[in-house]
Amino acid sequence: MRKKIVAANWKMNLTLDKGEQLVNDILAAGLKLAEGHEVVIAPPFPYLVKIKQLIRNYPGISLAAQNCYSEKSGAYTGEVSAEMLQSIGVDYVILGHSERREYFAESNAQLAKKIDLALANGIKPIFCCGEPLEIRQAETQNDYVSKQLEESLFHLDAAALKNIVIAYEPIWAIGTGLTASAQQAQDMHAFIRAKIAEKYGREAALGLTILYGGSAKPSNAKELFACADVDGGLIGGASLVAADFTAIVQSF
Ligand SMILES: O=C[C@H](O)COP(=O)(O)O
Repeated sequence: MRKKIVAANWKMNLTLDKGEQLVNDILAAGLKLAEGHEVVIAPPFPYLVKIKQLIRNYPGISLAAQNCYSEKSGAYTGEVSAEMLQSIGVDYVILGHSERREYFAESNAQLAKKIDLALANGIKPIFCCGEPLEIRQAETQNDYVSKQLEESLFHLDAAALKNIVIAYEPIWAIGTGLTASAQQAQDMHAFIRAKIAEKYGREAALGLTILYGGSAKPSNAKELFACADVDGGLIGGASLVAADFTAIVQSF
């Protein structure tokens, strides 16, 4: 049975006190997580240590960073390494988010290096893929996502792949209020799983957690999560409001 995850990506939002309040409100809601279900919180770097302390007694809640650098260590002012994240107990790292690809020109090849460093430090990558609007309109989204998977993940062996989570995030649905329909999400998730099966075999594909991200909210989460190949969500805007995020978690 593969793991189901709802992850909160705060992006560059909230101050430390507001972030702490948000986490305390989520914890106070007394989330009831079924076996194999996990909540992941991805605050900005400066809050990781503090948020780790807040969630330490909640076994189903894990911590993610929103990025790490593609080199091991050295003179890279302002960057944060996978080893640093490992040293403070980070469990997951979001890699390849479309905002990083767009604003920081992250390439599939650079992401492959980040993935290797995260895995080498015992941190599970949440690897984001997804197409822009013009690709969706041209109906070439499967080719686009295939290339992202091939160039950033397919150098891994089957054992390493077990520690990867994939998040499908159609760029046209991120922060726009436009959600992919449940059918669009299911079609792409099934395509990704088939692509993984082709390369790594059916068992590996069936064990892979694939999240949906893009304007997921309490009103559409249930329908999205009910899709056979959708194993949870990577939530942006709605993760900043405790009531919305907990409602999404309860839609599992
Ligand atoms: O990482 C989260 C995604 O970018 C989705 O963001 P959103 O829920 O604000 O559309």
